[in-house]
Amino acid sequence: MEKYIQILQKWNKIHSLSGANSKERIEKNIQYSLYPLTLDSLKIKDKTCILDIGSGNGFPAVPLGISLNITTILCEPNVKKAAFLQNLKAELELDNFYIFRKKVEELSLSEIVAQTNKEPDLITSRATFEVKELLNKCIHLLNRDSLLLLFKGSSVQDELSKIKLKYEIFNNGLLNYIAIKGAECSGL
Ligand SMILES: C[S@@+](CC[C@H](N)C(=O)[O-])C[C@H]1O[C@@H](n2cnc3c(N)ncnc32)[C@H](O)[C@@H]1O
Repeated sequence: MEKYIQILQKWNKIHSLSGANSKERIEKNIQYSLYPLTLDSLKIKDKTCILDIGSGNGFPAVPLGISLNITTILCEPNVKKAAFLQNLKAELELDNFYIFRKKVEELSLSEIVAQTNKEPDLITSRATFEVKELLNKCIHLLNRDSLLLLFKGSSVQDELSKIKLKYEIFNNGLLNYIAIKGAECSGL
């Protein structure tokens, strides 16, 4: 993880990748990314393949993928950010990481399986779309056994009132983690 912090700081300096540039802020983002591992009911440690939507500078999937050491798919359409993620994969020799430089709505399950031999059973996303919009964009990538885990700020209630699905919400200070089972989404 130390090497990830160094590479992120280097790229932030040269390419202004994200606002989180100080070591303290990056470490906080790593903590927030790994917090769901403490939520036993989600059984994150049993997952075998993460798909992260809008990975940007790597949160939350890079810390999660490194910690869990499972197949980790990063979906990021921005050229500069995807290049950063490719560079990270090469420098840290993250052979279990796959980067798809495209929008999630253009990513298909068949191309994921063709490249990774896996179907994602954990789909994460942080600081991307409103819950309803995200669900619409990634519904084709969910299956009955997958879990959608969204990393949200404090004002998520408004977004949640727009969806008619069962969800669980886990609070951690100013952050909220929203868990939606794939089986709940079949009627969408
Ligand atoms: C605010 S950044 C969040 C980055 C990272 N998840 C984080 O929390 O630091 C949002 C990211 O979503 C990406 N993005 C925008 N539209 C997208 C789409 N249709 N599919 C996948 N990613 C998208 C952007 O390129 C950007 O990197």
